[in-house]
Amino acid sequence: MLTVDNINLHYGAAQALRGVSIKAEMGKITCVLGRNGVGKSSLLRAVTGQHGVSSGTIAFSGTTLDGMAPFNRAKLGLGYVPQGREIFPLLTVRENLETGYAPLPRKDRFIPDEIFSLFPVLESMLGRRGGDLSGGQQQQLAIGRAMVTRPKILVLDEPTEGIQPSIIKDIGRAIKYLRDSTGMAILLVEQYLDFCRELADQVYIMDRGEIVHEGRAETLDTPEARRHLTV
Ligand SMILES: Nc1ncnc2c1ncn2[C@@H]1O[C@H](COP(=O)(O)OP(=O)(O)OP(=O)(O)O)[C@@H](O)[C@H]1O
Repeated sequence: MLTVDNINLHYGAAQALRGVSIKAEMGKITCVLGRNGVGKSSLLRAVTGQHGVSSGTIAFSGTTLDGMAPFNRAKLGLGYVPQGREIFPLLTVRENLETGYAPLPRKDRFIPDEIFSLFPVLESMLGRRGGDLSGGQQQQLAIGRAMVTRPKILVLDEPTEGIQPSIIKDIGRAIKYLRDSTGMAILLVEQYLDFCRELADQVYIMDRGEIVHEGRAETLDTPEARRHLTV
């Protein structure tokens, strides 16, 4: 389980996270919802180690991650699908997937077949450059690349952003499959309410750097929850 306990995060003098605490349990999909700029990506930057926290602690399966470099978090089993995908445009699809080998021991350096069962389009495009893929295909590639690292927890930053509805459905199915087949913990941040309601076991809503609501997915339909999500 991933536990984020009372973290604060600053960019210079500006505070982006205020006393944020969340839990992402194994075998569950945990969604953090919120409008633009409320601090969702900052939360994931803290979890993945891309930005330090000013105070508070983050732990995964009992190991504290404080001060641990992103590379070592990946070795521990933290897979990350960043906002905007960040695939390598000049590398082929295969080479992009192979970048996921970095934290793995030599014996595990292969591309698991299940990536191609989930996203057949990747197999048919193995030799194509990442930059030539559509936005939706790039999102599938970014999830595939994270799966290559054999994560115990998968962290996704707005996986539906700029993606057409049919591919959003595929991505939702893939996320559920990963939860059910591997029992991994999945933590995703989103603005898209329906996607979260459909997928999430547990939801949190963020507003202005704070967690303002927590509960099961059904609680998203309460007026109180809606108030924090409408612009
Ligand atoms: N590198 C940075 N330097 C200074 N301020 C930043 C930086 N990154 C983010 N911020 C600010 O921190 C706050 C939270 O940003 P963050 O990107 O975490 O929000 P978000 O909820 O992920 O938004 P979006 O949905 O637009 O990605 C915003 O006010 C943003 O302007």
